[in-house]
Amino acid sequence: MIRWEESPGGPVLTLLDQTRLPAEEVRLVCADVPALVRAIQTLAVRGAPLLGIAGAYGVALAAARGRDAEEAATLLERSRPTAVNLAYGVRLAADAWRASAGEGAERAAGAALAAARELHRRDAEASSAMAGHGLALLDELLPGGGGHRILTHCNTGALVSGGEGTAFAVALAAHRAGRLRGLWVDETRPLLQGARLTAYEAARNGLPYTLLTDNAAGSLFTAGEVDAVLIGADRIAADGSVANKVGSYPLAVLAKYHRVPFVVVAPTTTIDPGTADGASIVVEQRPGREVTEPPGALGEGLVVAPPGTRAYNPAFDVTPPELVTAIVTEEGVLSPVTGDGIAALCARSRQVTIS
Ligand SMILES: CSC[C@H]1O[C@H](OP(=O)(O)O)[C@H](O)[C@@H]1O
Repeated sequence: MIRWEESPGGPVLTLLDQTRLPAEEVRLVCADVPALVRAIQTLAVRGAPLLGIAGAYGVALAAARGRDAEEAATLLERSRPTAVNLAYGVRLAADAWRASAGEGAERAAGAALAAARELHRRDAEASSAMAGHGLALLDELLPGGGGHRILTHCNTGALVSGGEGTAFAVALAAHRAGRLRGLWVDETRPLLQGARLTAYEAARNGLPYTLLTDNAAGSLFTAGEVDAVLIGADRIAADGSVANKVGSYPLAVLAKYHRVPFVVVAPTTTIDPGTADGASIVVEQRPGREVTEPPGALGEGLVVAPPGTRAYNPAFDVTPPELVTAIVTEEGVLSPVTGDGIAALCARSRQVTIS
């Protein structure tokens, strides 16, 4: 979903503009870091792992164009606060640039680009590994035949990844193995990542999916129609608390009450040893306009509230570890998500202390 391209005027980043989906497939061209920051802030490029990859390429772009890589790193890291992957990717490329700065500007820029490309490649590998671990976990948790009925929230497919995604990649693996009975897709208000993006990816991959409003999920649990919840993550704290798209926490409570597995699928770059617990996670507050004027078919807002209406619009919420059945990473499955297990995973995580 993001490409480094050489052009006559110098290198550029091109990326699929996710704000235009599903109506239009439009590629944005970012020739400088301010353009990439705008793309991140408007969610033209979004999703924790892809934000890390984009952040790393952003530092490389600044360096390749002779701009201040340190300033670029600061601007990119500040563009969205919750997904730790963004800071991780930016730091990775900036560290590579600094380590080679003494060898000249061109070699330093090349080192930053190499770091970004390596992160891109690693994320694709992680996506494939998580798909395998996640499907094996579902088969273990849900031994009955007939396939799995998975409910997912927001969007966690190839649009957020160097590969096929995180939670969505597990559903895709189940489908390919003939073990996906159905995918329930939460529309995910207010920006409708589920309706606009997960439905788009499910349709393109031929998955049996059904869209639902977020507030309809409870009745599905009551009807016994959900075998497992699969979601992504934007930051996993050292105590196992999980920050993810707003609406994830209510699903975790529903899953607990109805004894349905609630599974988080995230690469280890989403784990942040430097954030002690859920209360320490900075939850991005977004403009109320996104609630009062949700995106229409072509991105323009549909006014759904009286002018001047104030709206509460946290982009994420935090699920405590005791409501999480398991965390699936590229290294394997962690359950329970408390105690020594999360501590050991944090210690092994490639994540440098960001916070
Ligand atoms: C697996 S990363 C996808 C993750 O990112 C989404 O947030 P946003 O659309 O605001 O970038 C959401 O939390 C997804 O779970």
